[in-house]
Amino acid sequence: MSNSAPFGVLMVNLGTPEAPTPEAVRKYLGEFLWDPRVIDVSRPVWWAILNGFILRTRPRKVAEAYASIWTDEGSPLMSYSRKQQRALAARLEASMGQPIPVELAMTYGSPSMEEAGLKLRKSGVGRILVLPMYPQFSRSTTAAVFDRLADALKPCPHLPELRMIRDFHDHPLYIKALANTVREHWQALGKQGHLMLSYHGIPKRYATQGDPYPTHCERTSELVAEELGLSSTQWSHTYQSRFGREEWLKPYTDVTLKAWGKEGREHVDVMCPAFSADCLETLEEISEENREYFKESGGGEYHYIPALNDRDDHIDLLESLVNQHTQGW
Ligand SMILES: C=CC1=C(C)c2cc3[nH]c(cc4nc(cc5[nH]c(cc1n2)c(C)c5CCC(=O)O)C(CCC(=O)O)=C4C)c(C)c3C=C
Ligand SMILES: [Fe+2]
Ligand SMILES: [Fe+2]
Repeated sequence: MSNSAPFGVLMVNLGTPEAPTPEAVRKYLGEFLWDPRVIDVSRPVWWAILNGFILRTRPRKVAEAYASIWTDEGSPLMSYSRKQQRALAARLEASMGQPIPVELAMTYGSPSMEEAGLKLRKSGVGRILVLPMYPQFSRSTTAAVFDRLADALKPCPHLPELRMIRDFHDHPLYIKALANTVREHWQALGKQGHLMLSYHGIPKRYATQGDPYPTHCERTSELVAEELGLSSTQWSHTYQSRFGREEWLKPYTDVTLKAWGKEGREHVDVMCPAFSADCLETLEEISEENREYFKESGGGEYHYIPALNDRDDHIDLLESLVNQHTQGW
């Protein structure tokens, strides 16, 4: 008889550079942008563009952006992910009456799926619940987790029993945590701005080919607005973080904020529901870069509302997802 836990949890997020330097960013982007789930251009063509152009120019600029958000604890994405991992493990231990291993892996970089998987194997669990930290499904994120995990398992002579959470874009506790965050922001401010819900974009073509991401994002927005009792004029839905020249999901966040600035809008509050942890794309792109676009074009007050990070109500959601998806284990 083994006394190991009934299952382990593999929490996965995207990955982030080891340091805010051009070298570390080059290594990170090289791995991330080579994944065909993220960029599907034919390999020889993409190899030439990536190595001949992108990895020669982008890392310097992006390293500066990382340097502006780097903390004593390192990259915010990594430090928040570690906090989420510890908080979820503590919650599960309290509710299950025994330690449940929760390991963190990153799709790109470190800790790798292999490292996290090895730790779970050492803890003796034969069942693993995979928890990609992406509320909305996309081939470029969730499906990439699946691929990388399958790759990591290729050398294994035997497999653990596996379940994977595909998405939780409409989970009541997710919607509640987002709405609580907005309400707290408005209470602290003593007033309410126009709520912009800005999601990481994807190429429009991916959605046309069947990626449900925009449908999931739209549903999340509608549910948050409903939970907050907002009328259609009090909130907007946009997409940020474009990469490359092809058309991405619209409306674009930056274009929208510039137009709103020109119109002289007085107050906008931006939240990014697709990011379960604050990272470069929220702390630099939204809280710094886009704030300037809005202000410089004539806009008034601008606030960035933080991601769910390690809020208690976010951990409530993660605990509930684990309970729901480990039924019968
Ligand atoms: C074709 C390129 C990209 C797609 C598609 C894409 C989808 C996508 N990404 C996230 C979450 C994150 N992306 C982050 C950074 C980031 N994303 C891309 C490109 C694509 N993302 C790049 C090139 C970068 C790096 C920064 C840059 O060079 O501009 C991050 C932040 C990581 C960090 O270290 O803080 C996250 C998180 C989602 C959710 C998504 C599709 C749904
Ligand atoms: Fe991205
Ligand atoms: Fe960005």
